[in-house]
Amino acid sequence: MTTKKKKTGGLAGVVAGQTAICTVGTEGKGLDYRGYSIFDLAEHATFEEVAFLLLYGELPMIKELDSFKARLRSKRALPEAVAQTLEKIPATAHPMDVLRTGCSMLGVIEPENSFDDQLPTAERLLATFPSMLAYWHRFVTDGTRIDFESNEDGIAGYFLEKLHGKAPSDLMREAMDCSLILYAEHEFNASTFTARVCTATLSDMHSAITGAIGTLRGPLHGGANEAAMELIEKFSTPDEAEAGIMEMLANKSLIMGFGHRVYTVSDPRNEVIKGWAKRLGEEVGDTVLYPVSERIADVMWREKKLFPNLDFFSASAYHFMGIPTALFTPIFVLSRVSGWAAHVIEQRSNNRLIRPGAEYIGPGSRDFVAIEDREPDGGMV
Ligand SMILES: CC(=O)SCCNC(=O)CCNC(=O)[C@H](O)C(C)(C)COP(=O)(O)OP(=O)(O)OC[C@H]1O[C@@H](n2cnc3c(N)ncnc32)[C@H](O)[C@@H]1OP(=O)(O)O
Ligand SMILES: O=C([O-])CC(=O)C(=O)O
Repeated sequence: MTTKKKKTGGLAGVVAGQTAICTVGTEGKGLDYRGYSIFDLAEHATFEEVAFLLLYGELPMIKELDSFKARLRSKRALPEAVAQTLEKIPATAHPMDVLRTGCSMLGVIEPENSFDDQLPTAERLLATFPSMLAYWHRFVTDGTRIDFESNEDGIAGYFLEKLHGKAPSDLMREAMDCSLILYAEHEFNASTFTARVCTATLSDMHSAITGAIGTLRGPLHGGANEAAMELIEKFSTPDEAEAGIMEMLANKSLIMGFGHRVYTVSDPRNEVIKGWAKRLGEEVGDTVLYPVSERIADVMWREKKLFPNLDFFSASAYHFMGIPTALFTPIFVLSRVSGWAAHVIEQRSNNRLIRPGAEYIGPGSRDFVAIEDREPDGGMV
């Protein structure tokens, strides 16, 4: 009998540090932010309450929340230099590159001069990312230079209003708010770990968040919500989807939006976003995408015991809100910046340079050969 070799690498199962911000995957499925269950937060809190919890450590009192939201509203406008930079980015760019560039430019114009500025800096990023994304998107799609005034007091409503040029429906505002809660924080995921590695060199907040955006962009991490949409849209019926997924599995293709490094049984965020996708689909009269998505999830469980992660049903939920697919991963940024910043602050509170060791597997010691005496090895020309 042959036993399957245990997979190694990718720091799987390695505890790389301590955190008081979030617990992921207890018993293969749970998720808490600072001790509060994701289900309670998704049902009873707003994204701003959750962002406050992550950044300041406790849920806000009414007065604290009011003043936090007022500060965020007052910080929405982009500096002229950032707006001008965004205007120079072509319509063909990926919007993740737009946010990466916008974040970096904001760090040039308004640097974090001292770690005493870390909370105002985090709030400024939280407030400006929706403005950056909507500003660039509207500028390159219809030439509009949006303003930053709005009666929407939350980030979810503000972003949807600026993106679509009109107030969202109550259902869409609520669904987006909940989605931002679900995406806000997830322990030592790849992008957060990037932010912590950068922070541990005593670098600045903008550098840490810029690096995190670049890490989130990849399809094995945040980019999976866009890849999932591209997959779902290929099928016009659940039966077609089943046949297509069976073929992909036979070809050993990855099905985006499924599987997880830490969860083994289910991603708890899935059942929440799936509920919103269903309600949004009903609101817009969908008869295809949601049933196709459900069938893909059934087939994946039946064939591989793989469950949808948060990215899978986020794709149809965002699509039903009229959001272009290329903006899906950037919306993850609008939310996750709260978790990233909380980790930057936590890392600084008890810092040591993060610099692991490596097992060397290259050639043994060799004598140096002068360039004119080297023999071609048949490799590179
Ligand atoms: C918000 C987020 O970032 S959630 C993650 C979003 N990413 C995705 O949805 C991309 C698709 N999923 C994946 O690629 C993986 O499940 C990851 C990257 C999330 C986790 O990766 P790892 O922990 O390294 O799992 P690993 O790749 O070892 O998977 C174990 C086995 O399940 C298979 N598998 C895992 N996910 C999938 C998938 N989505 N589709 C098909 N097979 C899969 C792997 O091919 C592997 O099979 P093997 O042992 O025969 O080689
Ligand atoms: O934890 C991870 O590896 C990825 C993830 O689900 C997230 O960042 O939300």
